[in-house]
Amino acid sequence: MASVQPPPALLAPHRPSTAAALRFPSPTVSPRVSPSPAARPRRLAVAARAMPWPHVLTVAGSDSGAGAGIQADIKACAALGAYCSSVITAVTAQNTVGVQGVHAVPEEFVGEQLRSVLSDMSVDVVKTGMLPSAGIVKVLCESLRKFPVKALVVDPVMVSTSGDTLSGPSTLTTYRDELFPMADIVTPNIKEASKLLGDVSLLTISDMRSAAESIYKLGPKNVLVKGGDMPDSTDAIDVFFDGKEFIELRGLRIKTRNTHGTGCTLASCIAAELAKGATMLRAVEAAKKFVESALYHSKDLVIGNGPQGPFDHLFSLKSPLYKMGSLHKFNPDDLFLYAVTDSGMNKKWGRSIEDAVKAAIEGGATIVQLREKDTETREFLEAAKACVEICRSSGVPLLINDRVDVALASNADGVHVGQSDMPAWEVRELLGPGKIIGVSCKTPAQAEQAWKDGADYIGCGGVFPTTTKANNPTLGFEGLRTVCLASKLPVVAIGGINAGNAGSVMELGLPNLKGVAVVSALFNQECVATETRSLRSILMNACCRS
Ligand SMILES: Cc1ncc(COP(=O)(O)OP(=O)(O)O)c(N)n1
Ligand SMILES: Cc1nc(C(=O)O)sc1CCOP(=O)(O)O
Ligand SMILES: [Mg+2]
Repeated sequence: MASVQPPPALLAPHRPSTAAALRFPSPTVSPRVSPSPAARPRRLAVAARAMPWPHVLTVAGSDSGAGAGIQADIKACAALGAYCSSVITAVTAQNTVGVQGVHAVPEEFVGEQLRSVLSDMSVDVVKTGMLPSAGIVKVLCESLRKFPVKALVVDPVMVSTSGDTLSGPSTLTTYRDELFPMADIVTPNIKEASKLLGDVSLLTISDMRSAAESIYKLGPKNVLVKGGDMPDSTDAIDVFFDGKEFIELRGLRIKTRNTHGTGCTLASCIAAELAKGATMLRAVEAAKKFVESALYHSKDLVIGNGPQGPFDHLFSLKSPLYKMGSLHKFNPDDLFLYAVTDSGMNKKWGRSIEDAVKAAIEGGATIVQLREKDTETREFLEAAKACVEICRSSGVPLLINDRVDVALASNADGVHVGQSDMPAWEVRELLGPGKIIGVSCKTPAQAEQAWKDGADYIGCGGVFPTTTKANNPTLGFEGLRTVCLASKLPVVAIGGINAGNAGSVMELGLPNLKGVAVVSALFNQECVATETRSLRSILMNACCRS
């Protein structure tokens, strides 16, 4: 029987994730390249407690159209809160049609740029883009040995998204022999992976896994093969390989022409997240989510007349739908103990919605949903705004039941809808990819549709009879099992669940059954916090047993 473990986060105290495994010794005081006395700047007094500013150095080409290259790198890092210095390896004349010309920068001058930055600034992560010659690759490797950094992200840019070749065969050899063994992650797209492996054909996810494994053997610590341009792929699937396990990262495929620079941007976001202290997998996941959000927000913007437009890295500065604080990264483990409020029960026990939510969080609820079927919109919205603050300060996602308008206006983390509410794909259009969407499902077909519509999880029930939701069919364990086994999404069970039976639900050991959602077992009780604490303990024990 598959064992369902309580989410690790619930077992161990939260510790900020450490930086990626150090590839190079932590930055030492590098030998200073002494400028001429006249040019030597007066040493500025450094603040007693300098504020850390994560720093990425991009070593890449300039894209005159500003959709890719160092321009994309700098924008991406800025959007994620990292500083980005730049060493230019080539100047390209390009636009939304393609690449019209390339001038490589002499390798000696690339070396001089590298020395200027690395000898003066404390760079956390180096990210490489277009390296147009073997000589430039060698100069870079030499600089990295002389000025060690925490991590090296290599985006093996050989073919631009417009299909133009950006570096030749001799460079490939030097990439493979000298740069890859120094890399913490290499991020080829399908075309680049194919070129690196001698023009092998890569058509399926299985091909991508094999390619990732083969590229791993060339020396990098991690490989991410990006499947965005996989022929007729239904959604954007990338394959991550760390030498031990393969992880398929599935994302929304945004229908847009504005994809120029997605590769550079993904790698720069990984670099920025590593510079901020994320582990490699978390950095990759965050980077993928950022690119997805940027593409989604930019899909109707128009720059240029060609087939490959740029996208807006700084979308969060101008769209209320994308307030950075609301780009909650959905973690299925959050479904472990799902508190769903009920205004009637709160009124019966003389407590406000806010008090109910505070008590549930105090008792250990891992996600909260405001299900207020009888509350006037104005009152519901005010309560939602207050609860968003309460939940955000505790790191607990807050969803709104049914009411997409209230979710938008309160900047909640998402919405839960049923089969007769707004379809999930419409909700996704309104909320964007950074929000959490749950769908009530009672059949495998409904679960499949929820996945196709871009939902993040499904609620499945009623597992047991309930009076909280009128005329609700009871599925029982078999009905729950049938939907779980069919669902491609994480599942939370709901309906008549309480301290007496919650353990038996989790002991079914269904791999994607991530938790239980409860209403009356928490909110039709005198002390919400006590009931929540007790239920959480029962769930933890059940997960450990199963
Ligand atoms: C997690 C979870 N699952 C199911 C529901 C039910 O939502 P509700 O709006 O009460 O009913 P439907 O619209 O799904 O029929 C829920 N709120 N939360
Ligand atoms: C809100 C809801 N949705 C259900 C579904 O089957 O989709 S059952 C239900 C009510 C759950 O309340 P209690 O925990 O008090 O039984
Ligand atoms: Mg509903």
